[in-house]
Amino acid sequence: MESGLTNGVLVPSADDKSVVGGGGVKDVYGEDSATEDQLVTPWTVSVASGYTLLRDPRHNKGLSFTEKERDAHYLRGLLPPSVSCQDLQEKKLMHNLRQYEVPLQRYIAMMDLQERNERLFYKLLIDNVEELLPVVYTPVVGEACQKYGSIFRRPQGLFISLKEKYDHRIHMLPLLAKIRLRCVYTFHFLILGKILEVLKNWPEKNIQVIVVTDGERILGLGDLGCQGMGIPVGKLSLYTALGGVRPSACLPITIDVGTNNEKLLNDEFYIGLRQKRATGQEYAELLHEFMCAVKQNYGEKILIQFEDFANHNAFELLAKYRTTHLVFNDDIQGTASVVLSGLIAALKLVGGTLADHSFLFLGAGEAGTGIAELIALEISKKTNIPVEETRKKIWLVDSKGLVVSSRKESLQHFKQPWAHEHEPVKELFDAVKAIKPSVLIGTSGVGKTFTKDVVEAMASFNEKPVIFALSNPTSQAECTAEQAYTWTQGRAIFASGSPFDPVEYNGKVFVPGQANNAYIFPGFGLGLIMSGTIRMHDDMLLAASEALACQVTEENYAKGLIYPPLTNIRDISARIAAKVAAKSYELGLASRLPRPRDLVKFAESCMYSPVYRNYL
Ligand SMILES: NC(=O)C1=CN([C@@H]2O[C@H](COP(=O)(O)OP(=O)(O)OC[C@H]3O[C@@H](n4cnc5c(N)ncnc54)[C@H](OP(=O)(O)O)[C@@H]3O)[C@@H](O)[C@H]2O)C=CC1
Ligand SMILES: CC(=O)C(=O)O
Ligand SMILES: [Mg+2]
Repeated sequence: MESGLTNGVLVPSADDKSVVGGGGVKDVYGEDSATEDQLVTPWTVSVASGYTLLRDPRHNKGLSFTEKERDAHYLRGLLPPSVSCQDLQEKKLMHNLRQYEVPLQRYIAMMDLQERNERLFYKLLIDNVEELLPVVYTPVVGEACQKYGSIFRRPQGLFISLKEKYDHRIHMLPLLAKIRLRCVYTFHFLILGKILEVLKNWPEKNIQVIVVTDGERILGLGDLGCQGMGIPVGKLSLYTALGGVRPSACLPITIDVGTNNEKLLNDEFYIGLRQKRATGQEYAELLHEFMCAVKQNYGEKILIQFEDFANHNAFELLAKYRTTHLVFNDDIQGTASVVLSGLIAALKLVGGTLADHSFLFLGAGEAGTGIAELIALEISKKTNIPVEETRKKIWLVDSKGLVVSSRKESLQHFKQPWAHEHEPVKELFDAVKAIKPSVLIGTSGVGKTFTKDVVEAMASFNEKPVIFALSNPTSQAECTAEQAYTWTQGRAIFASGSPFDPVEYNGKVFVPGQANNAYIFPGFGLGLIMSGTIRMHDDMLLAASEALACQVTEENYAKGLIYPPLTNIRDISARIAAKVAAKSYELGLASRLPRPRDLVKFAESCMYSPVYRNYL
């Protein structure tokens, strides 16, 4: 029962007072549309009514359809007589969620809700962010990805596999013979595959942000192949809940090039291609076809966020596409920005400037070298010392030991700037004793690697050692909050990638911060989108770090917190968005003109509100 113009079209009422929490620039769908370039003409709108309406998650309100709406939209008898408000629905669902003892059951219940009633899903997530973030995001999303095949119900994003790749064995030869072309790999040939068609199969057209993974490095859990889809889905739900980007503008994508995970290849419930990962030219061609098709379909300003690619592809993809596309690697750049922010804030507690500190990382991959580079850049900007010099106070340990100059020849390119003069050191503990860092950062993906010896050594030469255990999910954290506080007698400034509960030590309660890129990417992305930014610049990451660090209050510091509470995340995101957009305008990279005068207010006005609309 689809309705057209004459049959129960859902149009939100003009005097809809229910819109709260920013938002309010509405289009005919009842969506916040301030970030859209063009509004859809009203007469093209056709929305379901009756039974189909109840199955349409974007518009379904369940028992909250009023008597009048039930009459107007053919819902009589399809619902029980009771009418409840959205707040009561939220109360009931939170009560139900809390009954589940198994975290994965909560995840499944949340995904079911998202597929049933999108606005209610986001209302729950926004109003209960501290309780529900660990469910839809790390740590539970990690387990969900591991079991994604078993719990798979309905697709929540696009799957693009090698099957959709342009196959030049089939297409290219006759074509080449016909037009006698020698040049094979041109842009035009590569976009003749099916990826563009696949993108067109997605029901939403006005996409503003894509989060894409190839599933090879899912959190610290390794290669989960096609089942990595939980990550783009989770990240995009945060784009909406934390950053206010409307859900219809978000597109999760998983690129399936196979998996090297034997367990999954032998799992009868595995949902991806059953083959080893494609690499080299085959991989590069698929990715190139994807990148070209995305730009062709959505235009220059589509934001593409790379997520959880393995480092041997991640750095190359970012370098290759940063000049032609609006790309952002969350693991390299978003993580760098959130950690730099935590360090800037931590200076209030530990004293000195960033340049006065020395840094040691366990893990020299995307997160480790990404953070290291942004710290070096920030110190360089603040001191006018060249970045080649500022890098010298930053040291990294990888699986083979301290990154030092004698290893330079065999190091991957992203580690080479960090290969300082030093004798080889194999173990982290020995590296800590040799370098005596004031800041220790874990980005190894390996749990329990900050042992008692390591943490005690940090406490022996620092009054307030800064210790970040960033690896996700919780099982991979380098140490727990309790260990960090106990082994340093309550002196550590601690933050972790996945959340830990507050810890009581010697009668004092310590609240660990969550150093997770979720603080940055939603506001960062909103800033890019609302300003119509066409290319990313590292100065925008620095602007985001400072915007976040500014939000930490004296009250937060008193509890040992170096990040503001997540309960205020939408306000925080609006401020991050404003600073990122301001930097973009300053650098001449913003295309939305004229520049709005008050960027914070503008950011707030762009934010999606999950409150129900009246359809009368
Ligand atoms: N909190 C947050 O916001 C974020 C957290 N992360 C987390 O960080 C972790 C790493 O991610 P990412 O940097 O992308 O991964 P990478 O695979 O790029 O890097 C991992 C690094 O850790 C090193 N390593 C692995 N095992 C050991 C070991 N036993 N001892 C010392 N070093 C080791 C690797 O060494 P080698 O190079 O020799 O193989 C590599 O340098 C993940 O758990 C991820 O979830 C990532 C992004 C954001
Ligand atoms: C948080 C994140 O992006 C990661 O662990 O990969
Ligand atoms: Mg990630």
